[in-house]
This record gives sequence, C-alpha cells and structure tokens, in this order.
Amino acid sequence: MTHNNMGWNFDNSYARLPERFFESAEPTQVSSPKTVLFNKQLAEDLGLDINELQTEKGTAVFAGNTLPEGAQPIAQAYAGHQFGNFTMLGDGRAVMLGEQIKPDGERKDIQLKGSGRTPFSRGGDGRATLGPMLREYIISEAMHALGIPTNRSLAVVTTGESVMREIKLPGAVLTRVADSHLRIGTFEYAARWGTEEELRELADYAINRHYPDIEDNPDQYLTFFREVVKRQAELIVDWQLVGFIHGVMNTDNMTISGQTIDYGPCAFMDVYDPATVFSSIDVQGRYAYQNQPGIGQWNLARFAETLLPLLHEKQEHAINQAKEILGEYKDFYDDYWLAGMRKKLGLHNQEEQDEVLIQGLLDIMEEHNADFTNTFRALTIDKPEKTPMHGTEAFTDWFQRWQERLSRQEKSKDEVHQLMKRSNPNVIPRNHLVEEALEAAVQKGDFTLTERLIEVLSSPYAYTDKQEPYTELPEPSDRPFQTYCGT
Ligand SMILES: Nc1ncnc2c1ncn2[C@@H]1O[C@H](COP(=O)(O)OP(=O)(O)OP(=O)(O)O)[C@@H](O)[C@H]1O
Repeated sequence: MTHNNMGWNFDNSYARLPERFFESAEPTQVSSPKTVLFNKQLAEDLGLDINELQTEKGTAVFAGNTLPEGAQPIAQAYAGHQFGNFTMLGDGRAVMLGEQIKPDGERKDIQLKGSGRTPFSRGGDGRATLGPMLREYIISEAMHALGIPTNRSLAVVTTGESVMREIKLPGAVLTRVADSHLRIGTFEYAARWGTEEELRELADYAINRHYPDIEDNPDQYLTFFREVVKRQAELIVDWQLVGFIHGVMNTDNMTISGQTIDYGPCAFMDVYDPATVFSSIDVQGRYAYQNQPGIGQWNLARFAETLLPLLHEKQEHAINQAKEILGEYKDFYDDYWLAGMRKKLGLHNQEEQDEVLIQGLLDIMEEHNADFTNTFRALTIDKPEKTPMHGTEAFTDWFQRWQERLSRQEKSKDEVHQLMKRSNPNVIPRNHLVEEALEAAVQKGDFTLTERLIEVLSSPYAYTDKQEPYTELPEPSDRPFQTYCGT
C-alpha cells in the first residue's frame, strides 16, 4: 500500500460513461474545516491510511479543500419521481471524488455531501448543515451494523462556516461511501433525455458493476430487472423487520445496487403503528410504514418503464414481460418477510399457520401501543411481562400458541434464543437518543453522546449490559416525533 497518498486508489469508471450522465464539479473550499467524526474501521476496509487521514491533510480531503491523487470530481445527473411527480434533479450538493478500489478489489464510490454548488444546484446553496450530516452518519452506520444494505459514512467535518436555513446553522460535509450512486432516477434521466444507445450503456454499466453474474445471460436486461426487483423487495423487508421508515422513497432515492440511500427524513418507529409517518413534508402519508412495500413496487414500475426499449423491440411484448416480473415482486416480498418474521420468533422451520401466528402478535401489539423493537426484545430475553399487553387474554392465548409452535420444532431452547438474538436488535437508533446526541453536538460542540451512540449501535445484537440504558423508551410526549427535510 502506498502511504504517501493516504491509500487512495481511484479508478473512475462512471466518468467514462457518456458525458450526458455527469458534469465536472470541484468541491468548494471551506474556511476552517475540522474532522468531528471519522470511521477508522471503514477507512481500513477501504485500504486507506488511517493515521494520515487523521491529520490536517485528511481533514482537507474530507472538506473538499484538497483533492486526493486520482480523484476526478463530478456531479451525477439524475431525475426522479418525487412524491409521484417527475422532475429533473442531479447532485445539487454532492460531488463524487471517484471510485476507490479496495485491497480486495471491490469498488466503492467516495462522495462528499454538502461540498458546495454544482451545475445541478438550481436555487440551492450546495451546502449541508451539521445536524443532518451527523444523523446520516449515525443512522447509516447503525443500519450497516443491523446487517441492512446501505451506503456508509466515512467522516463528517464541520466547515467553520455557517449555512443559512431558517436560522444560521453550522455547515458540515459528510464523506459517503456507496456501492454506487446509480438510482432508479438515473435510468429515468437516461430514458427521458438520452439516446437508446446511452440507456443501453448505462444498463450495461449497472449490470457489470452490480450484477456481473448475469452479463452473458441471453435475456440480460430482463434478468437485470428481475434482480433489481428482488434486491429492492429484500431491502424493504429488511426495513420492515426493524421498524425503519425511510420517509422519502422517491425514485431518486432508490438504488440499483439495493442499498439504502438518503437518510433525510427517516426514523425508526417506537410504538408499533403501521400508519406511522415521521416526515413533516409527507402530509398525505404516502411513505408511511405500511405503504413502503407498495411504494417499492410503484418505484420499480417506473424503473421498468425506462428499460422497455432494451427488453424487446415490440413495445407491447416488452410491457408484458416487465409486468410479469413486476407481478413477482409481491411473492418475493412476502417470502422474504415471512422468512424474516419466522426468525424473529425463533422459528427454524415452516408451518402453514405461521403467518396467522405472526399477524396475531402484530395485531395485539398495535392494539396495546407496544413498542416494536422492545416487544421482540422482551420475547427474546424471556421477559414477556415487559410488554404492555402482558396479562391480557389475547396475549396469553397468543403466547401459548407460540410456545406450542416452538415445541413442535426439534430445536433446543438455546437454539431458539440464538436465532432470536440474531434477528431482533437489542438497540436501534431511537429518535430521542439521536436527537439528544445531535443537540449536544450542534448546540455545544460536544460530540461525546454522538460517539457513544455510534459505539453502542455498532453491535445491535450483542445484548450487553452496557446497552441496557439505550433500550429505554422515551418519555411519552403529546407531540409525535417529526423529521424535517431541513438540510
Ligand atoms: N442545499 C442544496 N443545494 C443544492 N441542491 C440541493 C440542496 N439540498 C438538496 N439538493 C438537491 O435536491 C435534490 C433532492 O434532495 P434530497 O434531500 O433528496 O437529496 P440529498 O439528501 O441532498 O442527497 P442524496 O439523495 O444523494 O442523499 C437532490 O438532487 C439534491 O442534490
């Protein structure tokens, strides 16, 4: 490994796509950057020099003040359906430095978010504020630790400059790491404004990067579509199983790789209520918890539309093929969901009535305003008395049915516990914890709570005593928690 360049080892394949797909965009210099969070483990995994990166030189890179060797800064073009309406977008406040080739050969996008205006900024200032960048860092890293596909966070720097929102707020830049930033919206952009050849180049690029196994498949674009459908179904199941509400499932926030992206208005639900919405801008509840699976399919339909010219020369035939695969989404989704829920209840095998058993518990949880995570936690640690529905006839009956079901599988108590512990997180980034940490960081420049929270959330299935305080529920509040798209 070369240490003189901090271990950067760029190969910028995206920038070799037709020019239509990106614009050159240098990050804007900032006055006095300071690294406030740095992800050593991730840096090491990327093959970077953690000592060098912790010096001023590293900070300068994370701030966009110095370009690392081999970087080719660009802003990507994309479009998207936002709350159902098609619009032209593009990286308006993000600059991709390049693709880091890891020591194991894997390729990762390295992007600075909040690094100033780009040709896609429209009226925006290209900036980001500290609170939301810390939030993205905390939650994306928590998602990774939960085992959910996601982009990751390498560093947050404060810029030393203030950013004007409704009030003046401290500016920050996040360094984001992703399998790629290809979005459904990238394909919508290509289909709307590109030539068919450019669309094909984009699809080939995406297949090569994320689905290389299907490259020689005779029906490769159809197979590509099916693979993306599967990954999206799996991803949304992962969200549902931990009570994660993305909050802004616009097509520009749905990746082709199947990783979670955009942690703007997201949050984890406390009380189990399928209608939960956190985002203050989602007044219709379009992206409520219970709507996520259906919206996933809607987004994939938009994706399918973009691929039609590649699927078959006869449009009607192409539409039928796409429809058939889109119709498989629900089956993929249901299968993954059932498999995941079985694990949450310690079920190693399958019985036909499992879905009834699972739904039975969810109904009781909903009726009693039970906390989503802590209900499964209570069952995992053999403390059903910790649930608000304990003692009710319905729950007693359900619990007995569950115990009978468990006894019908040939698994020891320990095996059941182990499976449940692996499937039910002990700790999640609860809103009150995240908000408390962000407030200390933004108001007082104190990052202790943030660091501790990141540490605790890095092993959500550990069930350690140290995690105990983080499992406490927030004080009941008369105002439901809301996330603001304020950035
Ligand atoms: N302050 C800003 N200046 C310029 N463009 C912005 C700004 N904030 C958001 N945008 C752009 O508006 C669009 C929608 O914003 P959104 O909040 O969904 O994205 P984001 O959080 O900036 O980026 P990403 O989706 O990559 O995480 C994006 O194209 C984004 O680049």
